[in-house]
Amino acid sequence: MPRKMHLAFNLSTTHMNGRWNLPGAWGDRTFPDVTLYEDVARIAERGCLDMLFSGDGTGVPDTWKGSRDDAVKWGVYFPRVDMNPVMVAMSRVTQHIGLGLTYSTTFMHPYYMARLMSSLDHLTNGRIAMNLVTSTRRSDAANFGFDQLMEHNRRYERMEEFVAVCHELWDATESDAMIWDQETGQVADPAKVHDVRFEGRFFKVEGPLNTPPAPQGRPVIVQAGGSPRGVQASARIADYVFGADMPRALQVKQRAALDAALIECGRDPDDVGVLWQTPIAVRETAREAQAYREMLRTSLTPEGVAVFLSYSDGYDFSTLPARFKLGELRAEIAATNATPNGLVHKLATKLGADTEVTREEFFEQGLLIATQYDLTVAGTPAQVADHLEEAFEATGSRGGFMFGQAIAVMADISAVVELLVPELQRRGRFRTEYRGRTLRENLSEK
Ligand SMILES: Cc1cc2nc3c(=O)[nH]c(=O)nc-3n(C[C@H](O)[C@H](O)[C@H](O)COP(=O)(O)O)c2cc1C
Repeated sequence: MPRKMHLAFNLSTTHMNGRWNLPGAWGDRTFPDVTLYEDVARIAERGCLDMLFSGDGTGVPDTWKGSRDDAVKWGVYFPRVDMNPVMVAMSRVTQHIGLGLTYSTTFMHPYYMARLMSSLDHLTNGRIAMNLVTSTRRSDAANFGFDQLMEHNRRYERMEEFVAVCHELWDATESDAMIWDQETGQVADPAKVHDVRFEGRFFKVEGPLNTPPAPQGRPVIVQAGGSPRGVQASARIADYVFGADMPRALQVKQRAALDAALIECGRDPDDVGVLWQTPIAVRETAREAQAYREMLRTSLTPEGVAVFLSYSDGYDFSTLPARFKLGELRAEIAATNATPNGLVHKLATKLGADTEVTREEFFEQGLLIATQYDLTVAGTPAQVADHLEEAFEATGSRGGFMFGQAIAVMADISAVVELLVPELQRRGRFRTEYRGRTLRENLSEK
């Protein structure tokens, strides 16, 4: 029997970055109409997908020209809502599918987050995952009172301590502590609710949590760091990992680095799957799929592309000289503490660090990266399934894929469930029913 894949669907930018008004996207509805999310959840569960996921960031992009106007005008990473109530709404119309939320360990407090996740785990009957991010953007930091981004590695140290606090809080109440005895009126057993007195470098927290023990015990923790320090943090704290959409050779390299880091932590690499972000355009014919993918080329205005690129890398690209070397620009960006793995890094990897480009060439290439045109896998169900099987095997057959960013959300979720999932099921690569009770159980099914 071939190893089965796990599949997630990314809802982060369905209404932003030029995608909301493509045919098959939001139609007559506008963000944040909860009925669209409910419809997506029902369809996704019909396809037995593991998880619906949403990323997050709180800042309005203002790196391009030092202004937020083009971001607001063209809807680039704007507007957003906190997706936690939306996840609850999706959980009310489904029974099995997992729901992944994103929060920043650089800005949030672990007591609040541990309590929120425990509460959501109850409301969803054990289906919640939290994607922890360190936040790479200045405007997010400014929302929380920071003049500049905390240093990159220090953010990951804080993340690791943040998770240690959450673990202590989640574990402090034993799973059978609640009694709810109708006769005596006793609610819980005090002997099973333990002290927490955490004192670390970043946090001082006295517990315990006042929530009842959550169905999953500890909600599933996901992490998506792509730098060497980010991968190390994944090995230390993540149950599951999100991997970036990047050329396969880089994914193979990241999987090897993660495996080595997991072994160093005394963990079994087989226990930690990676869901590789994979943008797809799947249609019944290859010609239709290609035409669908072509929509990406004109989905964002030039200003929208510039906002996207500047925000993502934390660098105002309106200040670029007429010609420059990609490697030099990459070094300048890394020095700002955003991430050493941003879009210019991707471009330098693709075209060579010593390559000199003009401003115009930079924005042309940037469009292909910003819209994900470059890495979007377009084809028939069989062609896309071939691609996924090859990628799955090359990266060690543990985990699977997260489809996204969606091009047009309703059209994409339907295509995944109606065209791609049946093809993967025929090949014995994907489940035909949910077996586990919780998201953690469904994700760990080998
Ligand atoms: C699939 C995926 C989803 C991500 N979602 C978010 C997100 O919602 N918010 C965010 O600030 N960063 C997000 N990131 C960025 C990562 O958390 C991380 O910062 C990035 O990969 C750079 O790696 P580094 O932090 O190790 O330098 C995501 C990355 C990937 C691959």
